[in-house]
Amino acid sequence: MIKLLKKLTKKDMALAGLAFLLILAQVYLNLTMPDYMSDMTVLVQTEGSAMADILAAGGKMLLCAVGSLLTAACIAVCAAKISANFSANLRGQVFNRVQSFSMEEIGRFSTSSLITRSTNDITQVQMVLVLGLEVFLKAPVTAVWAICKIAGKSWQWTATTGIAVIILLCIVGTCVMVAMPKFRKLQILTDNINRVTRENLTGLRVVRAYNAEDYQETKFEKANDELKRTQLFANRTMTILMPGIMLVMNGLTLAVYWVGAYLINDAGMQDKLTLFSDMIVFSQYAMQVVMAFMMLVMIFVLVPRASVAAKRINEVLDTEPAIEDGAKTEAKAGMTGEVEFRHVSFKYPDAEKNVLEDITFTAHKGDTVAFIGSTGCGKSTVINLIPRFYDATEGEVLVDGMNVKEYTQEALRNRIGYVSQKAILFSGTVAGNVAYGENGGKPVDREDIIDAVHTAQADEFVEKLPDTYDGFVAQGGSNLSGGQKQRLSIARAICRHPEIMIFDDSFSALDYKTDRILRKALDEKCGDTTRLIVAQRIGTIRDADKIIVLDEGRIAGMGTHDELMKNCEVYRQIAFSQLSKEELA
Ligand SMILES: Nc1ncnc2c1ncn2[C@@H]1O[C@H](COP(=O)(O)OP(=O)(O)OP(=O)(O)O)[C@@H](O)[C@H]1O
Repeated sequence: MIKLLKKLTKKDMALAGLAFLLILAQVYLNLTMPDYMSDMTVLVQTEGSAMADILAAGGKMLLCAVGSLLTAACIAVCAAKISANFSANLRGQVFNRVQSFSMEEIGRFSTSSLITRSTNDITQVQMVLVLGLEVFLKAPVTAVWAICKIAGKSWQWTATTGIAVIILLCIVGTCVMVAMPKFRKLQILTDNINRVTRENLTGLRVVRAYNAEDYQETKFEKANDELKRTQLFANRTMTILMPGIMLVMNGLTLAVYWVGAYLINDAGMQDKLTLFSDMIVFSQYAMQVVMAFMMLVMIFVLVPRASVAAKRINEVLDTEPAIEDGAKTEAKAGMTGEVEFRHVSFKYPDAEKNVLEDITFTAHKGDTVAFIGSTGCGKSTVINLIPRFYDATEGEVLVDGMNVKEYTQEALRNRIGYVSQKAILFSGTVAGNVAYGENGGKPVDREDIIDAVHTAQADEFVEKLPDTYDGFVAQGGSNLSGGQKQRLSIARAICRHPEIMIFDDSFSALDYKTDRILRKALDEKCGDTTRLIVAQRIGTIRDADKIIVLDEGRIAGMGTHDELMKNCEVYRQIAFSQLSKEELA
């Protein structure tokens, strides 16, 4: 928590300083009120006192109360401003850090946990900050100031207040100790419910198609019930607090009057009035002391949960991305569009064995290199090493003659147009999606967008949309078909004018005719671009300059279609399973 608070900006620290001054003023005003009360008590009890004097004392007391109210409002404004700024900055930092994470860190934290950490956890810390700023500063000042004021009036009263404070601290300490582990668990369970809800919503169609509502409901109920039970336990423990505090406060008032009654009884006639007024003032001050501790207690209700939340936020902020940025932006002189794998092996984090073993190949400028093989043989993994979604465990991946690790990630990815296996679109317009991102070159214009959409064979449906290129795309492209989404994501890659294009099974949702026309258009428009294509269909890759056949993470064959038909059994099996002998002839 303290570590996070160090992230407060100078401006916020200055505001906190101002809030502290205002708190001093407020405490002064609060603690001055009992003095006027004492004056009034003495005046009322003294024969012959003037009404004007009583009214004057009452008026001053009223002014103090109004002043206290105004300073409290100003303090609340400062606290709200500081906490809102702080949480906005923190959210920004967490977002930026998550952006820099590689797939490894994202997998380690899990998406749902990262969402809870950047929203719910930050809100917990913000809540403590907004109250804590006031209370953490105000409570000790009030307590110390009030104790100084009452000290020396009567040791019996001081001892009574001291005992009340000790009882209060014992109650608070016990509650916090019992509830703390539950608060820790609460955050994990919030992650869990987030995950179940997310999974249910993203897989809603499958859930409905398989009549799995009951199964999902049971899963949700289990997560929900566990969260409820933990919350109930933690909150029940904390509910003991308030009655406990009220008991101590009221008990203290009674005790002060009780002790006062003995003191007044034993005093001489002359001292009785002074003692009586002291007793009233003392009970007010004692109340301020207990109130100060009570404010601290209220914070203690929030602190355990917030400190767990702060720890989780720090975990994200302290995690260094496994992928370190290189320094170079320029490739080797004269080289462009070349991709080379040198004896590359790869193991996923936490996996037991390598997914890729000794992969070596080169794709030259303008080449079409295709990867084929059974599902799970490592095709996507190979191409994910090029934009550095992961780093090779052994061997080297080179782009334009230089190890991908040497480039800045921005420079490396500027060279690449990547089309993922699952078409990802963002809410906005067609044009916005096609012109997505930056490529380090000149900004994309309307012509580029139209060109790319035409090449990707997406014009056929885009131009029929009511707003054509400004047509609306829903979140995740949910208002488009699978094939339309794929074509728009291909258009997005084309629009970048990259040196290297990577298609991760990106033609699978296209019909054979569109697939063929699209590849032809790519040949014409992007002839100079190196194309790496992962495909399941022989038809898609048959004309490739080089086909790499993968089998259980190893290269089982490499060559053109004809060469592989002659000398690669794995390829032949795939080919015969898809096409007839006549088609292959
Ligand atoms: N993030 C991951 N963590 C651990 N293992 C993974 C991860 N992603 C993939 N794998 C494993 O790596 C292997 C290769 O996966 P990959 O996605 O590269 O296969 P693929 O050939 O592209 O399959 P498909 O054709 O079905 O898309 C699989 O056995 C898979 O279980």
